[in-house]
Amino acid sequence: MKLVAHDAILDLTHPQVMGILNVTPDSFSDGGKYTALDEAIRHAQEMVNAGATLIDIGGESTRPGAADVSVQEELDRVIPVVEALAARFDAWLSVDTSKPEVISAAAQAGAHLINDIRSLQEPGALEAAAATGLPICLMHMQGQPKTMQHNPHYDDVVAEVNAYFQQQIVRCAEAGIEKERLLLDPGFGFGKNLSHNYRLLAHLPELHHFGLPLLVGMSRKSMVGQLLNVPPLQRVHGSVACAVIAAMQGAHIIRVHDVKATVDAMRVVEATLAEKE
Ligand SMILES: Cn1cnc2c(O)nc(N)nc21
Repeated sequence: MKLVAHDAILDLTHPQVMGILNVTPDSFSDGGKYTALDEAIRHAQEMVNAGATLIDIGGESTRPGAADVSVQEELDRVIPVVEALAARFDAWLSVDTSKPEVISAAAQAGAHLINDIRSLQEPGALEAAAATGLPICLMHMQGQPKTMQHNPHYDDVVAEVNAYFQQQIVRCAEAGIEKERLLLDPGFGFGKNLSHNYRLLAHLPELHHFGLPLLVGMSRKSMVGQLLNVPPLQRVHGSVACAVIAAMQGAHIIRVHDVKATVDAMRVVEATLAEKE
């Protein structure tokens, strides 16, 4: 399995680590440290050196209760970083956005992957993403960031996430986005309680039937924090455990803050999976 964007190919026959680059003043665990362009470049360099093969650039914090960001503000935060990183690194650049203007500008600036937590539901986003020709990550979310954690409920969270992906794949096909461009992400922490999150993690293999790459993001999230009762910066060990469990079950891209720890763990996963053949 692989992804193609521009003239780049991302090999997904072994788990890839996506480093998180928040260029927002209020991201939940490292907000405000990397708003300056030179800081963003330095952090990206650090994550690439540690083995990240994708960098996820986000200009709008998506943590529960996050403030809204204007189109212009998000463009001003994100596009200069995409341009700067595209000029410096071979790593795949993913842009975490829901806005059609940012989707289009990011593709023009050299982004390889559109990462939309709202699965192209904003007006114009589907058409903008279709026009880029880029791979697109569709993520499941119940509700909206402001309210999604108030009281999430499912009859069967795995079945409902599966049904959601089926619907979104059809919707994308009708917009001219062929299935081969899609990645799927169960959206840990996006309208899920602790049990929902671990049920999705435990049943991750039930999402492989689409034949599409799976992207997962559990790094420093409350599904770790609620078990360990520690603040985000002390959730590395739990986050790496989540990454290992996901990768051992076939997840292709792991979205993390702590790249070096996760890359080391993925090498152990790869050595183990190689002996399963
Ligand atoms: C932006 N963002 C925050 N958490 C995420 C997750 O779990 N998956 C994806 N695709 N993006 C995320």
